[in-house]
Amino acid sequence: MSILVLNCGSSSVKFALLDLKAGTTHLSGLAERLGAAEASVTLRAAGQTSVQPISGGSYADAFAAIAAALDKQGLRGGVRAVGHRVVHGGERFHAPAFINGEVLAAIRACVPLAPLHNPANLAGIEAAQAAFPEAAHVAVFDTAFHQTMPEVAYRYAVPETWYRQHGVRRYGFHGTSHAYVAAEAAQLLGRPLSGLNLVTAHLGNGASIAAVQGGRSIDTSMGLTPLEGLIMGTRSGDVDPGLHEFMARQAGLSLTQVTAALNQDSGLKGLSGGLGSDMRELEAAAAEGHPGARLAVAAFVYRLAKQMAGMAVALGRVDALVFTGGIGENSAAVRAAALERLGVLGTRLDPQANEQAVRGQGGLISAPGSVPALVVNTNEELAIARTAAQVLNGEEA
Ligand SMILES: Nc1ncnc2c1ncn2[C@@H]1O[C@H](COP(=O)(O)OP(=O)(O)O)[C@@H](O)[C@H]1O
Ligand SMILES: CC(=O)OP(=O)(O)O
Ligand SMILES: [Mg+2]
Repeated sequence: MSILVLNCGSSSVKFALLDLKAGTTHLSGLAERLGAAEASVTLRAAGQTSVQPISGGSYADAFAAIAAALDKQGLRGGVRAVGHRVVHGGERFHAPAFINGEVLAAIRACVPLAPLHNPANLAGIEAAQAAFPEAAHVAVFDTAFHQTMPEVAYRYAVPETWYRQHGVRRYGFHGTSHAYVAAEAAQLLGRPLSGLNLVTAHLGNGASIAAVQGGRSIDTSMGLTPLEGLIMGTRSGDVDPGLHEFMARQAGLSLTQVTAALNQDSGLKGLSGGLGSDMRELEAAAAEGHPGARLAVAAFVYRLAKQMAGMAVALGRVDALVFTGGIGENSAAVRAAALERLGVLGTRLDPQANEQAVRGQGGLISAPGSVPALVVNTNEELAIARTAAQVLNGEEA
């Protein structure tokens, strides 16, 4: 049985067709620059990569291109289920769900909470339902894993009616990844997940950390929206809530413009003076002495380490630190600089192991006898496929 996994972003669709029994990925790829004239789809199958333009450039056009690629390889008929990454499920979803009219309406109701992500997820679901009408469609929520947070962690100190009437609370995101790497870390450590207190750091374009106790999230750095917490590629992470009105008055900006700047022109991009949001490029520029790039990388690491240490308060005892995502898996320099600041948790870097832990080859990066730090390669597609399969088989996911 094959499961198609879709991760629909605001201008891209990441997809993968997995065979869970065989443990193989038949096809994976990325449709990007959707909505623009130069929209294209990159397909990877059997070790080959090809890039094709997408005429039209809408979600429906992207799905037509994906379906055509599956047809070409005789794979379309085998698609039993489609697992959709849905970023915001609010308080309603503690678990994945079969997508029906009512679930779609509930996802739509969460649009104000994730205005960048949920509309794209909905557009993707509708286009995928049209392209794969025979398949079961399952929504897997970023927020679901964090629904186990205690009230002290998820409530904001704001008027109670904001929470009761408008759902203003911390939800957390990247739950599929945090849950997956926590389980993988337990395997690597050779200890049962049920007895472990982990701090997991998912560092991609969006970035968040979680405190995972016995496989359950008890705190995380993202909040009502995926803007809170760490410094990210283009997102500010934590700022003073007084900033919005201040900048609105100072620069004559609307609230929408302030929020857009915090989402799209801040983070690494903002701190580097607009140089860019890509950690790899910033590390290269920092090595050449670019002051903005140096500041961006240093501030990213500082905020990361400070918030990871804060998770020790949630956990009481930290058994291991876990790094994942594009930056966590690939930047030995970010990991080293973060761990240097995290001696307070009893961890010490093994510099050689850290240099060796590159993508596809994670593992322990801490010195023997210290609190373990690990690199674990996340695989959100595999985790979503497994979850969709469990839902399909009527198992508790
Ligand atoms: N070798 C590397 N060194 C440093 N950063 C890297 C490296 N490879 C990828 N990255 C960074 O990973 C980030 C993207 O992470 P990824 O998890 O792929 O993103 P997304 O959240 O879009 O899935 C970018 O900042 C990129 O620069
Ligand atoms: C929720 C979130 O931040 O997702 P991403 O990292 O894919 O932007
Ligand atoms: Mg990501």
